[in-house]
Amino acid sequence: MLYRQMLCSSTDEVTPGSSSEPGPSSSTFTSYRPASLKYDQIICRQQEDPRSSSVLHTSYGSDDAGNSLFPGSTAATDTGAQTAGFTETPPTEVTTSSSATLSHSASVIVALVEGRGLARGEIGMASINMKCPELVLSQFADTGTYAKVITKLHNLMPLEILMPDTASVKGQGTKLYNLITETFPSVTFTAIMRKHFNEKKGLEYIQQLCVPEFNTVLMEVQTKYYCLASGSALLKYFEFVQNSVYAPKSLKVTFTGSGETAMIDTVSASNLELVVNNRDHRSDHTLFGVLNYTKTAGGERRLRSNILEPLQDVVTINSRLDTIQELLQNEELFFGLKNAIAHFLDIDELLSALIQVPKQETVSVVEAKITQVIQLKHILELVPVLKVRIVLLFNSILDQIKSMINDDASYMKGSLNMRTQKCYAVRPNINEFLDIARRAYTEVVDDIAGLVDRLGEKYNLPLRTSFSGARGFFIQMRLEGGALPGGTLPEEFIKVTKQKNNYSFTTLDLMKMNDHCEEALKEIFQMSYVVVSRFLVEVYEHIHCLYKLSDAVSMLDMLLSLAHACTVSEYVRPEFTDTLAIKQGRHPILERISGQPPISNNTYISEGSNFLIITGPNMSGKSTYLKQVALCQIMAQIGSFVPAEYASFRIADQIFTRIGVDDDFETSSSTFMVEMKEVSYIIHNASAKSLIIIDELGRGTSPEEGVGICHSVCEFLINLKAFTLFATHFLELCQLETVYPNVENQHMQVQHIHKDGRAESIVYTYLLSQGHSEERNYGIRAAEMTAIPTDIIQEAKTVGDKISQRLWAKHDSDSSTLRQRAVYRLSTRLLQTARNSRLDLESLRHYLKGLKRQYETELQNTPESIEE
Ligand SMILES: Nc1ncnc2c1ncn2[C@@H]1O[C@H](COP(=O)(O)OP(=O)(O)OP(=O)(O)O)[C@@H](O)[C@H]1O
Repeated sequence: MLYRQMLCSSTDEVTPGSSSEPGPSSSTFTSYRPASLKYDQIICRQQEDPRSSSVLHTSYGSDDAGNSLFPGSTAATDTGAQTAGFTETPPTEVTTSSSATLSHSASVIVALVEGRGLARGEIGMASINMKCPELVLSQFADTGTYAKVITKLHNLMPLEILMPDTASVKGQGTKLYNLITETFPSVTFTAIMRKHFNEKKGLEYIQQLCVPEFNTVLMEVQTKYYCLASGSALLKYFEFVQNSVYAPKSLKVTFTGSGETAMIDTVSASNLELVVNNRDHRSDHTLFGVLNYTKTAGGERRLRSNILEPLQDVVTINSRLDTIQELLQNEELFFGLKNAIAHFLDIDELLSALIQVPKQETVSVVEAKITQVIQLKHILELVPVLKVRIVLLFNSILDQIKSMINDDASYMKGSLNMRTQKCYAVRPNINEFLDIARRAYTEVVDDIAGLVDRLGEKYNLPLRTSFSGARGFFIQMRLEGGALPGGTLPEEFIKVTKQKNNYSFTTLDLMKMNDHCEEALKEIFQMSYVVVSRFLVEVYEHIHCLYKLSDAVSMLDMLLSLAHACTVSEYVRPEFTDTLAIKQGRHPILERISGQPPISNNTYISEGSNFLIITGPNMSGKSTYLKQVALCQIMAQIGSFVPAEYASFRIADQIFTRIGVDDDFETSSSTFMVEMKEVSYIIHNASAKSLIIIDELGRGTSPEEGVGICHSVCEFLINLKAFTLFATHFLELCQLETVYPNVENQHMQVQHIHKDGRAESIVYTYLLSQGHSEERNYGIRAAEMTAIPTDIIQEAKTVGDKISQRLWAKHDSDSSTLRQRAVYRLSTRLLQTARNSRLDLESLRHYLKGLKRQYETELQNTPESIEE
């Protein structure tokens, strides 16, 4: 477990425009900091170190005299800071250590807080993706297993998780803290002082940072204390690690309540291989891999998060489907947009950088800001190609950019190209000193070219000027013959490197000229930055347009990707009704793996027939079929077409899967314990609107107990009215069909090839048929095909038959089971009667008495009777 021992402390409080702020002195562009929010202490303690109670400081948190700014502690302890791996450096250095673990995908910081006392289980969560400027808040009630929190964290793939220090004291951490650190061992965990989880400050932050167009979020969150508290801690910490603050009114803030998306727990997402293939993590044999033809990072992120959290809102899903349909019907539009979208840079990442106001103006910060404005121009120039409706909104920003930035300044690959673009980005005649500095730079570059020409002539060598980000200008020479004329290079050529026939070197004069270039460039960038900064203040006023653009591009990219998937395979537009009906559905990932359509199957699940029991021998295709139904449901709920000839779905609020797993060594749970935990999770969380997939429950214990457990779980789910597909090898369960009208048996057909009266091989058809499998003893049949002696096989058959008969006889005479069934039948009939009849009260009472008599007769073996 990696704990970061870190301490960030206060700098002087700075209000906008204050000169003590280490920001651009040119006033209009000053760091923003809400007046009431002191940038004070955030303490992270090293949990594993008992000395952690003595708070450790870097000098960044100290005043000039070296005294700590932390209450109750003395000066910074160098030894402590060094022990923790921190030297006396400003927070930028801390960021670097954090970003060392920053992979392409992990760039989210999450803050979490849980209610205390009676509010335990109430979770507040706030997250920011460092590549996407959106503060996402959520608050929800979770169960004792914290499945929702864990699922949300899995979906976010956090780089770092922040929790209050009071919840994360080593050895006495809360259940949630222990669970999180166990579940995400490779994610950096940081404890933050509880007082920074402050809902009042959170609200102030949001009021001051939120883009006015997204202000409705304030109404949603103002009484949600826990999400506000985590928002407050997160923003404070984020400013600290980034060494920059968000510009006022520049941040998109959203609240995601429960109910907007369908919940898919982590185990189910893994079982279904939604975004990660279980055998090979790099493989694209996942649902994401099947659907991902996105061209932008934003589109890819959007597709991934949609797959993990599909929508529940039919109107939105249908409007996505309409767009896909239009794209499929209009080939020119499809290819035109696909081509246009490919040129977009990552708008989210750009926006994220744009709205952060650095607290220090280092050369790299200044350079980065100029690059960002050039990138913004590049993106905005592409907007008209997309024909997006919001195009007008961008004209004013683009006009402003164009009045400041040269028309031909554009985003280019190559360090020299981009350096030149940045150098000449700002139009001439805006700042005369800038123009002079640029002339000086141009002269030095010309002098460099002249120097290299002169050296070439002097030594009669084919020299040319080259540039690299690391070396600056240097000289290159390619000798075709390989041998140097005269055997060696002239002495004035220094820092020589050779690769095959290519020589690279420099001279003292050239190095001096490089230094002049750098000096001139620094000046140019500083002056350009002042102009760019003034412009950025204007951009913040229209920032909502950029959010809309980012939203539009990533959404369009995702829909183009989904449309693309339909051109690769035969997909159909799904409908949304109260029935799950799929005609000739196929497994989308299996189709991708095998490169040809797998055997297709029909599915029909409705309220009156909501529980399918699927039987069939091993390898007959049960699991594949179950997963196929869940995957099609998810595809439909993200607004994708599905692999079928016809498809109709009932919107699912949650999708659960329990599919046979092996022992979990990590948590030292046995197969049985793992499956019981998973089933218990389903039982506690599923609703009548859920889709549940259960495969081979009860295999981790004795057959007798296995059947018993399966039976009671089935009866619970049958009563729940969720749509359930239940695959099993326990044929005894098929009897449920005779008891419950809403249960249906189906099985995977197989054919047997016999030779000399002995079963020789089995042919899997992968076709689903009505009724239960007749394939009894197929384990024994499989054994028959091996070299196991016949008398052992015969004995196995006899014992198997006896056990099976005894099991069912016992189950059939069990009084509580009989009573349960009778109650179910009674309640179903009552429900139907209530729905259909127009009986008056007296007649209804009469009818009920009749029913009671009928069931009392039926239940003569049971001790209790049903009350009226
Ligand atoms: N519809 C299909 N079309 C083509 N091949 C299929 C189909 N369904 C399954 N298969 C193939 O059969 C193999 C076994 O399928 P699956 O694992 O679903 O069987 P199963 O009945 O669940 O087996 P077990 O009971 O042993 O778990 C799959 O790996 C796949 O290659």
